[in-house]
Amino acid sequence: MGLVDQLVNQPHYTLVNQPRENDILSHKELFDSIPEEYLSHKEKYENAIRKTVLYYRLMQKYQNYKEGSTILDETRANYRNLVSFAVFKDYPPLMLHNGMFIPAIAGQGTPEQQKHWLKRAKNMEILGTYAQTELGHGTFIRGLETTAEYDPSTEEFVLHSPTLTSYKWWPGGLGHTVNYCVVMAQLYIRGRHHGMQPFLVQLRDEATHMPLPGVKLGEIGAKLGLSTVNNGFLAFEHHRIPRDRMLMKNAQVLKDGTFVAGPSSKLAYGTMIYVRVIIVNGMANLMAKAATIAVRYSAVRRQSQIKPSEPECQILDYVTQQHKLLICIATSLAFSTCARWLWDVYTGVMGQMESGNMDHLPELHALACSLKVVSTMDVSGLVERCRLACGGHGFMHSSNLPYTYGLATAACTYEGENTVLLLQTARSLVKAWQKGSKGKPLSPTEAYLMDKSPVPKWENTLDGIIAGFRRVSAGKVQDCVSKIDKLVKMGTSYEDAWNQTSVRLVAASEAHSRAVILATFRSEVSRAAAALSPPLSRVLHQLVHLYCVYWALERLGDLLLYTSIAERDVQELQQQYEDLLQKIRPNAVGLVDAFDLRDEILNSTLGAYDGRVYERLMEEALKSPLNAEPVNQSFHQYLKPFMHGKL
Ligand SMILES: CCCCC/C=C\C/C=C\C/C=C\CC/C=C/C(=O)SCCNC(=O)CCNC(=O)[C@H](O)C(C)(C)COP(=O)(O)OP(=O)(O)OC[C@H]1O[C@@H](n2cnc3c(N)ncnc32)[C@H](O)[C@@H]1OP(=O)(O)O
Ligand SMILES: Cc1cc2nc3c(=O)[nH]c(=O)nc-3n(C[C@H](O)[C@H](O)[C@H](O)COP(=O)(O)OP(=O)(O)OC[C@H]3O[C@@H](n4cnc5c(N)ncnc54)[C@H](O)[C@@H]3O)c2cc1C
Repeated sequence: MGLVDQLVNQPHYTLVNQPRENDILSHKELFDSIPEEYLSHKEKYENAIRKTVLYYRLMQKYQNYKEGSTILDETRANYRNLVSFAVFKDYPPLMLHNGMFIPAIAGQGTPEQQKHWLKRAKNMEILGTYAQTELGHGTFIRGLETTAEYDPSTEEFVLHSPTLTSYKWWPGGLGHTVNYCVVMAQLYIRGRHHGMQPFLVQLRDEATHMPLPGVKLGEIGAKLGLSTVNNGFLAFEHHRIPRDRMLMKNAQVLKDGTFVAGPSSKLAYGTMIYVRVIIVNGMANLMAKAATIAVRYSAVRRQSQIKPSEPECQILDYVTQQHKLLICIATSLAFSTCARWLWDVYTGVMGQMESGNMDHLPELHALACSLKVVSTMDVSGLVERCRLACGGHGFMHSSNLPYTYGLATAACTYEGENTVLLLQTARSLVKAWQKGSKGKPLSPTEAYLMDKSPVPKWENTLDGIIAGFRRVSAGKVQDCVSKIDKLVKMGTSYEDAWNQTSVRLVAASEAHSRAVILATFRSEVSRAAAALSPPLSRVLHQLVHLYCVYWALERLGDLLLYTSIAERDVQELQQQYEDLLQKIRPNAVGLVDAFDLRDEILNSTLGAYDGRVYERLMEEALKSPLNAEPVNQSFHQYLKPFMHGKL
């Protein structure tokens, strides 16, 4: 639940950490007796499976899904996301089961296929993942090598991995956990290629869990984070599956091998749009978690003096610390607000597509790409900032900031590597510019590109800043189009001209994203604030103001290039920013309390509600197996003989 929703729904802050009866988090067996950092790679996985089974059984009990509730609603269930933070510092091995396997069946399966497979998947009778990326390709989907050759004589598809680089590589849970998966493979019928299609493939025997004949499976090894997700590899050796295992909502293969194309080949990519939309909300949750930990710690930690005559102050009283952290609160709110807005756009477009209207899919794709990129890029950077703002204790795993960083930074790569997705949005912006230049109407989020009015006098207001970001984006897009046109006129191919302009295209795409985020954040908070008490409305507007001024100062170069902002405006903006830090400081702890993240979910020695930081750090330190004995055996085995010159 976003901060705005909490504030709207709870006129006063809930007493955080209030035990809620019948709550999954009251089951202590969900939690680790010793910190998982002290387990082996294999033990971590096995312990994660133990917790996964318990977690899902309890989740089913407490989150009994109303029959007919959509898969998408369930997967978005915020509570599950948040509680999973409590149980799994890193993501669970079944994250992809709910996150992609079920949505892929829901989005790509026929009604009959959904009826059969979703029931089994939702009841956890089968466990699945989504296998698209290969050892040799992740971004360039058209270059994926896994093949599915249709055999009309047996009405089967023959799945095959022709090369080492064609091995599926990365899918979560694939190594040892799941027994099914949705495999994206290049479809061939009688030697003719019919593009990338989704296939529901059984990988392991349901009774013995042994890999089926023709299926090679394993895990890909230790990673920066997500150590319990069991990312794996998969190869097929001419593995046969029945015809009805191709998910045929969009395209079909008839018994005789006739291929019936769907309304668009890109519908097969639909699961990726869905996950990108969900990731924005996931980033808001991660940001809320890190901000809560760092702000609370900054209220407890006293270090140095502002005045020599006074006692050591809370580090949150240093304006530099406020500069580091208050933007994190605003960022979580900005992305949870945009996530809700993007979800409404997504469900709207999905509804239109159900009735055959594909008109708004390109805009949705561009929005999903750009918001996934900016939310993951900003949050991974700000989570790292939260860690650094906590000094040495932020470097401890027990602070839970390093894990949180691992979760955030992974999302910069998965579900579409960030640079590649910004280029996708740039593709949409350039097309919109070319379309608008011919007088054709543009989509609502891109219409500002055609604002040909003279650059107005700069105003240090929210309207002025948002208008400024739109000017920057439109100006950058226009510059990209001009550069590409100029290169093409000089005889460069369009593709080479695009590549030579790609650094600017990425910057234009980010500028567009920021313009969309600022405008959406401001309008959504203004709408929600109407239902709030004046004090709450004031603090929310202060956060929106802080967010807009912060990014104006961060992107001054662009504003100086494309708007009429002058030096005195910049001085005034800087002063506005510092005034806002001072205004928000008294509410900083109250604001992170309003995220209402319980201690079990924060999983942090630094962020616990009671503020007993030092006692918790010591409690966690004593759990280290090394502290079980005063002298470790290595002294006698190695150090002592070494120090006596005998080794
Ligand atoms: C804490 C945060 C997490 C919270 C999570 C909570 C819940 C979620 C649960 C699970 C998720 C969590 C973890 C996920 C684990 C990771 C999974 C994965 O990574 S799955 C694999 C993801 N892989 C990718 O995203 C690949 C990226 N590459 C691409 O998308 C395409 O290859 C690319 C880059 C678009 C290029 O493809 P190409 O065929 O070359 O396309 P073109 O550029 O030529 O464009 C062709 C036209 O198609 C349009 N297009 C492209 N993609 C899409 C799409 N997805 N939908 C609709 N349309 C699309 C494109 O706009 C072009 O249109 P025009 O020709 O311009 O009209
Ligand atoms: C933690 C994690 C979990 C994952 N889970 C899954 C999963 O469950 N299922 C699944 O199928 N996949 C999964 N993936 C794989 C993920 O989708 C890919 O890693 C991602 O799509 C990027 O592809 P790649 O790794 O091949 O990188 P590449 O595409 O090779 O990118 C490498 C570099 O090349 C650049 N580059 C590539 N193409 C272009 C271009 N056209 N223009 C400009 N620059 C370009 C990129 O910007 C990047 O800098 C996961 C990845 C991670 C890290």
